[in-house]
Amino acid sequence: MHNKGLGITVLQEFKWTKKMPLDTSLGKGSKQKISWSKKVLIILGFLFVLGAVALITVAVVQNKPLPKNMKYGIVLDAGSSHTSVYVYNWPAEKENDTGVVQQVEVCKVDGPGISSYSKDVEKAGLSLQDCMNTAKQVIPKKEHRDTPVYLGATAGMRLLSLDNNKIADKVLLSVEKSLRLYPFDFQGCRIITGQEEGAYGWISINYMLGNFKQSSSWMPFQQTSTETSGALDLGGASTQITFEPTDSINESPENFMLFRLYGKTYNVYTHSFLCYGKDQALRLRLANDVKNAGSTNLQNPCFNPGYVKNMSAVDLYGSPCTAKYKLFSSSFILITGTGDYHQCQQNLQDMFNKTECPYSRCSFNRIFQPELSGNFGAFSAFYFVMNFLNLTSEKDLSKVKETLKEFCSESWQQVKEKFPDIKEKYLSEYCFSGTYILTLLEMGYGFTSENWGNINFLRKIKGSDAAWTLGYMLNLTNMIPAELPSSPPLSHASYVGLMVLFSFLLASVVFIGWLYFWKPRCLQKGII
Ligand SMILES: Nc1ccn([C@@H]2O[C@H](COP(=O)(O)OP(=O)(O)O)[C@@H](O)[C@H]2O)c(=O)n1
Ligand SMILES: [Ca+2]
Repeated sequence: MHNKGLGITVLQEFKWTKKMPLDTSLGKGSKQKISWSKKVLIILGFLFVLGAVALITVAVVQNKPLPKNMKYGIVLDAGSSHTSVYVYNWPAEKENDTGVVQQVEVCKVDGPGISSYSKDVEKAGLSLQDCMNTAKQVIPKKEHRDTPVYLGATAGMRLLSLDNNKIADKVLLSVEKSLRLYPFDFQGCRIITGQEEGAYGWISINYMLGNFKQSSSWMPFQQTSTETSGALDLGGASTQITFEPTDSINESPENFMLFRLYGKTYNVYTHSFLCYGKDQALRLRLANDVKNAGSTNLQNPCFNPGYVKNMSAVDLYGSPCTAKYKLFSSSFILITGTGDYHQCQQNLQDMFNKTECPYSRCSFNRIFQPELSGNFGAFSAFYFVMNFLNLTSEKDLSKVKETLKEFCSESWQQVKEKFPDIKEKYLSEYCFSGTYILTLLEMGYGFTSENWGNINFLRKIKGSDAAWTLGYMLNLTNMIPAELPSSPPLSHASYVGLMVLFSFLLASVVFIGWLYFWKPRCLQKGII
């Protein structure tokens, strides 16, 4: 035996012993044929492995992630209490996909909101500089010129422009002047409407949650779309409710916005209540209390027992929300807390006029609201207050009320000792703010213990703050296409992967077929 191939040698020996006596015709020529077939087999096997390796290499090289070309955008949220600068980025080649824009930086501007600089407008612009310098550091230099900057001012500026339009314009000019000093692509400063604020908040959270994704994978006609989530935003001067109602009753056209996003039409209800943000609501309540009591000395159930505060009349009556209540010439209002949750809630209920409604259904103050439907994301002050009270994941409304009742009844001294690191201004108002949130959601919008669990108090979604700013930028940069971009049903990686798999299958079928029909001599019965 010259053949050292183990298996074949043994089988040949077996055949030989069976076919005794020795057939001399299986001589030299036959042995050559066997070794020739073996060679072909080895060559074919080698080519097969080579082909497979080549296919895999092509697939891996072709799908190697390319160095990302990132684009950047800046949005300034000029709120009533403070301004935040948001820096977003996204891969340039994917800008029309959903869920690709990410927040890379948020910088909280020192000092109050820009509307508070009405007496010294130049300072409004100056206040933004530290955060704009931070943005300059975060964004690569080569991208500066292509980075759009938008400033949207909300309810604080809406109130200032109601009070004094000229001063509001001066404040906007001051911030514009300041933003133009930076190497970015300045796109404008403006006061956004309450309707825009609600709608952009809704777009932001649904974009971040991936709810606009039309999930299509194998078959393009099998597209299913996810339900959208409503948006609840509580600011200092206004509050917004926005959701996609199930019924299409559209009694109040000014409360509806029609969007066509990624190939689907959304008819969204939205309303912004000016003066119902938590800071203005407190002023509204106190101004009413002073009027009803006929005194500037107030016993207030919405502050912890033992809390005493002197509030200036300028502060109380200085906004268009309360200006009409100014009756007294006194320059201070004295507030003494009594810490009674039930009384506080009763007191706050008066702020929601439910008696008149010119439509089939209303939230409050004669404003149309369709039946609540689906889940809601509640952010901004809704989150801050509920998070402080440890109530963001409490799905039982009665437990929420119990916690609040307990917190309100704690003495101011106790509360201060328990939370020494929290600013007194915030801490003293948590009893009021928590009770206000509950009353607004229950009495105002009509949430009940049944659908309380549908509210998700959230601050961030996938690393980005829940705020109207992202939706504003997506809209102004035309990053949300009206129609779903036509794309092949498979991603490139899946396509190459499947091609490799099927090539293997085909090659295996051919190989097995070859083995079966043109059995190489070495594998023929009697040899193998
Ligand atoms: N850590 C924080 C930050 C803000 N806030 C409150 O959140 C609200 C934010 O309102 P905003 O400045 O966006 O005002 P709008 O212009 O949106 O009405 C204010 O009432 C702040 O006092 C809070 O309670 N805790
Ligand atoms: Ca806000």
